[in-house]
Amino acid sequence: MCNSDQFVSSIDPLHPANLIPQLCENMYRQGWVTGTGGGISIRDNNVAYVAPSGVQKERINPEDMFVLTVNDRSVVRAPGRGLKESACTPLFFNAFSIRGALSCIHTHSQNTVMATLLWGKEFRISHQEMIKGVRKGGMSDALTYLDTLVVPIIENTPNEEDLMEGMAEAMHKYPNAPGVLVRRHGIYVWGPTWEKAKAQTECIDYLCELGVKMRLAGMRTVPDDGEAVIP
Ligand SMILES: CSCCC(=O)C(=O)COP(=O)(O)O
Ligand SMILES: [Zn+2]
Repeated sequence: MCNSDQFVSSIDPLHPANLIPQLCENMYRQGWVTGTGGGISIRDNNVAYVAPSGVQKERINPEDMFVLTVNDRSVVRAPGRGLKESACTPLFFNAFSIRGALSCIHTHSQNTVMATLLWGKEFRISHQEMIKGVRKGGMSDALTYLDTLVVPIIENTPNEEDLMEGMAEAMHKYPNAPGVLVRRHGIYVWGPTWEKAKAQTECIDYLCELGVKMRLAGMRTVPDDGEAVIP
């Protein structure tokens, strides 16, 4: 075993190299990472784990993982075989550097894509219990039932990595947003742990699905000023 393979050889099921394949398989079953796109990155101190680009994310193994330094994204461990690290890597690193997140998830869920087709610059929803599963900025206090969830929507680019700047800009403009939607593409959501990133992605996906259904039924997801909320 070469030295750098120690990064991906652990019997601990919670080690990032073991967790990422398992979480990607779960996300595939949800329709979030089909057709090879999307995935999750987990940071472990000064390194981060990411999957290869363009591979079937439901079939990856610990030895397929890339390990990169957090400060300059240099590769300290690669699987070889001509693979490249996920094109989502610079976007995952936005979450690490701008928010101090330890995990970031990218999905191509149709619920999020539909939300970007029905809303303009931001997706907004209030008066829903699942809002309580989301944290301010994805990282600190949980939102309350009385808060409005606001997720910015940025325009897609032909190459995934070129989303980096737009995503960073949106994160600075919306410091309370727990994620960034990408029009006709999907969403990035992060958290202080992989568990919280996963749970928040599930809550936001649920809220996007519900919001889309409400809008298609002619209902508002946020009441106008002065309008009573249906109890
Ligand atoms: C059909 S996937 C298109 C590229 C994309 O959106 C993406 O998320 C790429 O992720 P990868 O990890 O395969 O580089
Ligand atoms: Zn993508």
